[in-house]
Amino acid sequence: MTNIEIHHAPEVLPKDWVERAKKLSTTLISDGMDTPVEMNHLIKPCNIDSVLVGAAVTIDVENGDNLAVHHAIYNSQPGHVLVVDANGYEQRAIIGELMVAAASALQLSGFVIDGLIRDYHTLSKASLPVFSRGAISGGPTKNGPGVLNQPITCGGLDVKPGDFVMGDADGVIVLSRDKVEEALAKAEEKAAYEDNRLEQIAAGNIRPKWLK
Ligand SMILES: O=C([O-])CC(=O)C(=O)O
Ligand SMILES: [Mg+2]
Repeated sequence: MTNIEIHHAPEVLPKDWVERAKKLSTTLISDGMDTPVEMNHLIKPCNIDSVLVGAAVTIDVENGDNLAVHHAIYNSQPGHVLVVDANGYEQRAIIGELMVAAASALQLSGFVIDGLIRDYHTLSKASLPVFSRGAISGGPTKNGPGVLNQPITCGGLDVKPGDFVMGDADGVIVLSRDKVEEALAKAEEKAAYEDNRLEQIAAGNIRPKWLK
């Protein structure tokens, strides 16, 4: 018997959302939102080129313990992002190279850890997106307890199983699914505006119109 409480994994995101989001950025989506959608700014990608989009599998762990994260890897599927409320604990890493290799082999979408990772040199070049508060050599315990797929707090945001998660060089944002369609449409409009501004700047029309 395990002491990890396991609830059903959420549905993955519609392909259309993932494809559209990958052409945008966290900043463009953030610009269209009325309430904060950004996790704490210290949660950043190990590999600055990472772009992560997927549905949250939520994981609650004890300080420095990753037994629930091991369970989550084998209870998830392609399109899932493993989002770990690790309490910002700073004395042990929650995941390392081996877990990231396993998640990659299973084609999961990535990790967001409100805590630390290890094997930073490898993860800084890995193709699987990994977001965390930083790295430490000290490894996790594997004792539990823990909970999969119940609401958590991560990086200062409430995160529900199945929420839309996006991460890039500017950090991680989280949206509930009922907000995604409008958020993507607004971000697409903002992207068109910004493309136009860049063309104008390159053509020598440098000052924005709204600056009197
Ligand atoms: O073994 C663990 O649980 C964490 C770790 O070091 C790895 O994933 O390489
Ligand atoms: Mg290791």
